[in-house]
This record gives sequence, structure tokens and C-alpha cells, in this order.
Amino acid sequence: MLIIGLTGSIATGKSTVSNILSSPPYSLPIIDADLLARKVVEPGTPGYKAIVNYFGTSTPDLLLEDAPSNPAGKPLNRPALGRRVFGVSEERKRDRAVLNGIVHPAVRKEVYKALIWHYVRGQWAVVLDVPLLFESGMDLICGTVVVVGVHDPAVQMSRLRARDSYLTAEDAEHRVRSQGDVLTKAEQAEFRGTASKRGVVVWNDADKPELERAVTVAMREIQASSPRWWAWVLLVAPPVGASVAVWNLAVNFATQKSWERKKREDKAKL
Ligand SMILES: CC(C)(COP(=O)(O)OP(=O)(O)OC[C@H]1O[C@@H](n2cnc3c(N)ncnc32)[C@H](O)[C@@H]1O)[C@@H](O)C(=O)NCCC(=O)NCCS
Ligand SMILES: Nc1ncnc2c1ncn2[C@@H]1O[C@H](COP(=O)(O)OP(=O)(O)OP(=O)(O)O)[C@@H](O)[C@H]1O
Repeated sequence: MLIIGLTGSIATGKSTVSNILSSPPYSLPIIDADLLARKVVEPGTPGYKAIVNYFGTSTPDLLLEDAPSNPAGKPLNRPALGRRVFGVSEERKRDRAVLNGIVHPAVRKEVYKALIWHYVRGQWAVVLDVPLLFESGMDLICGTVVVVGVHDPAVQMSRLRARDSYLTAEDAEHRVRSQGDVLTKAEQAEFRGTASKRGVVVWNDADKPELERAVTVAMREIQASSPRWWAWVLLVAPPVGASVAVWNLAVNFATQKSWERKKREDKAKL
């Protein structure tokens, strides 16, 4: 089974692309990390308890007090928690790291469960929609990484504010700046190998029909590099499947290390 990692930065169009991929003719299953990140912090979960313990005393509006009563607790007030963790100050970065430390391991566990489910059902490919794919190291398990990019941050900001009208310009800027630069993510995808289709960039600077065309081209190439019969071979011959998985991990690990080395060398040159 081909794992297609789908990433980008905030409001660059990941969900729009994942909607295209979940519809015919592709009809691919989608594992959405943002959805899982909501599930693992629902009232009563260990994630919820850890967040309330850490952020509760210093964030008076952390819970939605008006929500219907639930024995497991009031739901989290996500915009309030977002104001606490998005931004570039040291305090925000520290709080974001704490929140990530609570949420990411729980999300990873859910992702692995979902991957096993789709694998045993004989899917030829599955889309792993993770905004922080590279940052969380989940790119290591992906056969292909697709980055949805926008060249102009102003376009990103205006799409974000048009969609989430409750965000002030300052909130929107904090959110955009809390995620890595999408151009760097595009470069990292290309570094994985565009010829082998280990890395693909889909630009979303123009309108939605243009985005659909770019997805069609990308999917045609990805399908050619990993045909359906290959997924069946991996399923019916588990030793082959396991060897290919180990090989992919090794290649991705080596690529990640050389990418980090390149970034360090580029920085040293400045
Ligand atoms: C801070 C929270 C409560 C704000 O929730 P809210 O509903 O207002 O925003 P939403 O979750 O839709 O996120 C908005 C955008 O910010 C991105 N984002 C979310 N968390 C982070 C983070 N830790 N660092 C950078 N970007 C992030 C999302 O991917 C999305 O693109 C929420 O984003 C959260 O729990 N974040 C930590 C978990 C996480 O990293 N999720 C991303 C997928 S694993
Ligand atoms: N090419 C486009 N032209 C116009 N609007 C677009 C285009 N692509 C996406 N949008 C709109 O921009 C907004 C952001 O897109 P989308 O939700 O797909 O981004 P995202 O990367 O999933 O965002 P997030 O990281 O916040 O989840 C949506 O309202 C979407 O309809």
C-alpha cells in the first residue's frame, strides 16, 4: 500500500486537495491528522486531562463554559488554546511544544491503527493528511510526499481569513508564522526525489479548476510509479511487503539526514 503524505502550510489548500483525492475517480481513504488531533483531546481522554492540568490554571477561558454539561468535562475552547500556543515568542513556542508533546503521540497511535486497517482491506494507496508531516517525522513512513504550496503568503493569509472569519489579522498572522515556510517544505519534497515521485509539489496559486488540473497530473505520475498490482503483491506476500517497508524507511531516513546536513551547510554559508 502506498502511503501518500499530504502536507503544506496553513490554508495552502491541503483539505481542498484531500477532498479531490477522496472523490472519484481516485476515491482514496484519507487519514486526517487534524480530525484525529480533535478526537484525542475530547473530554475524558488522557489528552484532555493533560491539557487541562497544564494550561488550566493559566488560561481562564480554556473550557467552553456554555457547552451542554457532560460528565467527562466541558470541551476545550480551541480558539483560546490557539491564542495561547500560536505565535513566535519564546513563551508561545514553549507552550506549543508542550501541547504537541501531549497531542502528537496520541495522533501517531491513531494514524498507525488507521494505516493497518486500510492495509488489510487491500487499498492500493492511502492519503495521510498531516499539516506537520515533516516536523513530526511522519514523512519517514510515506512512499510519496505531496506538498500543496502557495508562492505568495498574502494569498495564504487572505484565504485563511475568508474561511475563518473569526480570526483577527493578528491571529491569522500568528497561525501562518507558527507553521514552517511552505516554500521550504516544497524544497524538502523535491529533495526526496521528483523523478522517483517520492516528492511532489502541487502549486495552488491560481483558481480551483487549475488546482484540480495540477492534482490530475500529479496523480497520473504517482499511479504510474506505484501501480495497483504492486499493492496486491505487497498484501499477499507479507515478507515482500515487510522488506519493501524497511527499505522505504531506510531510504527516507537517509534522505532526511542529508536534507538536515544540507540545511546546516546552507545556514553556515550565510
Ligand atoms: C491549538 C489548537 C487547539 C487550535 O485549534 P483550532 O481548532 O483553532 O485550529 P485547527 O486545529 O483547525 O488548526 C489550524 C491550523 O493550525 C495548524 N496547527 C495546529 N496545531 C499546530 C501546531 N502545534 N503547530 C503549528 N501549526 C499547527 C493546523 O494544522 C491547521 O492548519 C489545535 O490546533 C491543536 O490542538 N494543535 C496541536 C495539535 C496539532 O499539532 N495538530 C496538527 C495536526 S497533528
Ligand atoms: N485555488 C483556490 N482558489 C480559491 N480559494 C481556494 C483555493 N484553494 C483553496 N481555497 C480556499 O482557501 C481556503 C483554505 O483552503 P484549505 O482549507 O483547503 O486549506 P488547508 O491547507 O487545508 O488549511 P488548514 O491548514 O487551515 O487546514 C478554503 O476556504 C478553500 O476553499
